[in-house]
Amino acid sequence: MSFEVAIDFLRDHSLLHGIPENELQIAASSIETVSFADGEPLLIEGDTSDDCFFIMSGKVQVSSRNLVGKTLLLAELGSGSLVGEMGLLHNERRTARVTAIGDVVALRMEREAFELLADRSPLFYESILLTVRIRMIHRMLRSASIWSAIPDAELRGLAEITLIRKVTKSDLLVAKGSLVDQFFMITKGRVEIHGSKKQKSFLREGDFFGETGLLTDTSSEVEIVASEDSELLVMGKSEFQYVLNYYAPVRKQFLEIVRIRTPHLLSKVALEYRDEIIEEEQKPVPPKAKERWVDILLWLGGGFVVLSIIALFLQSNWLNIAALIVGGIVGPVTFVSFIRSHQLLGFSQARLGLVFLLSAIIAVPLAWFLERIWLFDVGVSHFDFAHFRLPLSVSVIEESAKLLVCIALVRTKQMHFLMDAVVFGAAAGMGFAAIESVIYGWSHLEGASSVGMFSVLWIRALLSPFGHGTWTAIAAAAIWFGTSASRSKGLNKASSWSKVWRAAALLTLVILLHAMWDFRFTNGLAKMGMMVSVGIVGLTLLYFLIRAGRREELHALTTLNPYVQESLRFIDPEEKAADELRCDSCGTVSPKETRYCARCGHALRMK
Ligand SMILES: Nc1ncnc2c1ncn2[C@@H]1O[C@@H]2COP(=O)(O)O[C@H]2[C@H]1O
Repeated sequence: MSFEVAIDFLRDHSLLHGIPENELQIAASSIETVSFADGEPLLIEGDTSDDCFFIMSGKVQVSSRNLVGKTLLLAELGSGSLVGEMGLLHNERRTARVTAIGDVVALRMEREAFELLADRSPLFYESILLTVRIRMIHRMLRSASIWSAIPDAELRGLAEITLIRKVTKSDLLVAKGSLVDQFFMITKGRVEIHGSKKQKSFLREGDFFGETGLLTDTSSEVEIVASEDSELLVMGKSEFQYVLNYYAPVRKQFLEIVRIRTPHLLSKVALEYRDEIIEEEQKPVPPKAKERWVDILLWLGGGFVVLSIIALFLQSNWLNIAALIVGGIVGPVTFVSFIRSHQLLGFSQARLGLVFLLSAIIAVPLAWFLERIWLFDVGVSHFDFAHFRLPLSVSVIEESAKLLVCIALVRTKQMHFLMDAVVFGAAAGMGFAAIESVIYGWSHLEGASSVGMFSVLWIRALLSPFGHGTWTAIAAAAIWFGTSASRSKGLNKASSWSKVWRAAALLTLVILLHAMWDFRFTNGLAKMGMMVSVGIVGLTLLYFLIRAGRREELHALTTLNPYVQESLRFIDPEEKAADELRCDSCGTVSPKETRYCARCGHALRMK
């Protein structure tokens, strides 16, 4: 393309009106015409900025990656548009990737020529300043994605009325007891929240605050201070309310945030938003469970088989003990991992392992001690389980011991979802079952019968899903219903009473199941029939609890992270969405592409 065509293009460009001809000539002399084929990048996000491009013909896609690494469409721009100006103006790296859609011809302008034009034309400079500001805020609003349900044109409108506020370390942003009438989103830096009881938590890029006051008209219960130099986007109360009134998905997102962060204020949410609080009967399809438990079963089960064979063959005591330990945990660990694989918002495996282990070393001795002092006279070696009173008392003691450990380790506040209770309950129950198996197996070893030990271990491994893990998972779910009833009391009395009933019924059922399992029938067939029935009832109940628990997690997850269809033509080749995302604030592991943690409401980020 000739120099004349380039200068004609610049002369006709609306941004450059009024620039003297000789200066346009100087700028045009350093301009080159460049062509790009479909899919070729003009600019790459994160690169250093030395030039900008005027699009002469064709279209470009502007995209960026959000906090969790996913490509977002920011804009599609056509001929006449200028790209690359943000990096030049702010002397920063490229904020987005710009890719050619079809064949594109553009004028490439170096930094010096751009600065010359900006210097000579106040119109050019002012309009670039304005565009850059709106593009920058628009990009921040898009990548924080709490606004992802708002159509792009509206979001650009919002970007125009959103303010950027820079704050310095130690600045007081919200005073305790004050009425907050703005909504804040953090784009850089970190702020600190001081709650009651000296609790402290942090908010970082992508996090927001101020919504509680705006939604509930209550004064702030916390103090918020900048803990480093930070940058915030600030939106006024009326703009925030406008967005909530017009966009139901955004309204639901913020109600979910109130439910997570300040459940005691849910009943104070302004009346116009109330209808959304009533829990809808929605049935989203849960994603498929991860199959990690199969690997665990294969490794531990395989290890147990191999160890059993070698131990029997070599008659080695040490190998017997190793086989005893592996045989004791194979069923329980696989079971817990199976239940955990159905959880969408899990805590770390280490936490679960701790509950398992401590239940084994605390709940078993505790139950044993209580059984000795309350039920059996010291020295009596034969316990008559044929009277229902005894298995019933054993059941009450053992279930209480397991639940106590579970509750002591996992505060009920952390049992946010029904699935938390089910998983932690299963771990506490299975820690108990594992140590019981080891003790039973050991008693056979002491009697010098390794075959007896292996039989006990095999039978207990096969029966393990029917027993302790299932019972304690159900009992922990009962505790969860009981505590969540008190949380929802202010909102819906009927539902809170139904939860109390559910809790009582589940606890009674668990105690009966456990007692019937232990009951000694004189008839072998009757015993077997009872064990099968107890197993079937327990597992069926557990199945329904898991189903309800997954649905609840999925509801929270999808409400806070509404699905958005990105109509991207090109995915950033550097996109690398993590398989799972761990929340910096509460440690919850969320499925990939989740943007906000459904347990604490904090923004998730790629590591
Ligand atoms: N939100 C946005 N809307 C339109 N264009 C944008 C947006 N954000 C960034 N860009 C453009 O993409 C370019 C990437 O490189 P720069 O940051 O230099 O300049 C950027 C802008 O020209």
